[in-house]
Amino acid sequence: MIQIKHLSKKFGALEVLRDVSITVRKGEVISIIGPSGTGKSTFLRCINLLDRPSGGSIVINGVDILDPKADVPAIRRKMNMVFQSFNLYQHLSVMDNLTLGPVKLLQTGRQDAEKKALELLKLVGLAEKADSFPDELSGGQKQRVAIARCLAMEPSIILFDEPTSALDPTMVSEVLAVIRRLARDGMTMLIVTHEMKFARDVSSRVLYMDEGVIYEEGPPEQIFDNPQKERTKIFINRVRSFNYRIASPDYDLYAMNAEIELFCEKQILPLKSRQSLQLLVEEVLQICADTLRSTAIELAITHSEKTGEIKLLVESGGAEENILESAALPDELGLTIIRNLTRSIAYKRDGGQNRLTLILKEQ
Ligand SMILES: Nc1ncnc2c1ncn2[C@@H]1O[C@H](COP(=O)(O)OP(=O)(O)OP(=O)(O)O)[C@@H](O)[C@H]1O
Repeated sequence: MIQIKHLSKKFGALEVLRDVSITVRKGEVISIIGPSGTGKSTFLRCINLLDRPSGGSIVINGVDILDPKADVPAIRRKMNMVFQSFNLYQHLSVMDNLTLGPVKLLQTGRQDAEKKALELLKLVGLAEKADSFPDELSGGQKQRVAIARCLAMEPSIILFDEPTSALDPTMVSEVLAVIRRLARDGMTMLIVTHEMKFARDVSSRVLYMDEGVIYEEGPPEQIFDNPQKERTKIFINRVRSFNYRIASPDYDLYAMNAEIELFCEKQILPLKSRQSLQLLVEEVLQICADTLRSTAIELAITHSEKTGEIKLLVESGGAEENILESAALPDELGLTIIRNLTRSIAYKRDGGQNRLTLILKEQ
């Protein structure tokens, strides 16, 4: 369906895409993941010519779209894009946002366009909002309207550029649910996303982009559970774990909790697990207050998607000491809470570090 060969893109001296080659088949759902600034969005924008590639070729259904004679507006219609920032027309109602393209560009009759628009609004769960204006909708609703508007143009492929990045975390799942539904219906999609769990569930193939190339690609099981190449391994480990360094007893508890919260949201952990995890971290740090006067503490939280296990690793330097068995514990209550929250607690002295591993009880 799409054959991309040796695609490159420069912005002045900045070489964002170096040599990207890939074939996309009909019905494939491809997630594009990777560190920030590695050219994922630029890649999508080059495919639908919002950015003009500097080199290489893009052939869609046999048509070379970089040929100066190519009908760019027609190509774009077949490859509609959903943006992070929705890009709805603020002065038009939801219905008019959906019918504008089909009436003006596809020459669909207004009645037919409205009938189709209503069907699509039903599909994304927003039929009752047909007469509303974008600023009367939540972020999640706006993005679902944007998806319906994209579908109204009857694209053969949809390009999603971080469709949930601008959303309040509570609204992410309603948008992802709509994209999942499209995947089930066989829509061909390329999705740039930071939602790893979603990428894993919905994709038939995952591209890991780094430094302007497709560094590794494969089925989601390979990329997420068994990445083959070094940079992919580092990236996957980093998104899977939360790391936080605390250097003084006066650390910013609120900032730390906000980061833990963000990690939990990305991992889609249930509320109960989040609360238990935060309580566990707080209680452990309370007990560590003395240790923090003389040495820094590194926290690492990991969540295994396979087993659901949530692990907290507390690492500190200084003399050999299992802080949970220290004679100078501030109070027994904290320790009791920690024991109640965990399934196992293990201490190990390793490479001059004190390592305490706590595994949260299943909630
Ligand atoms: N129009 C532009 N002019 C100049 N530089 C640009 C332009 N668009 C993107 N870039 C640069 O190209 C690089 C890649 O940007 P891009 O948005 O494609 O990355 P990304 O992988 O999608 O990142 P993120 O995940 O943070 O969105 C960045 O360094 C960015 O600043």
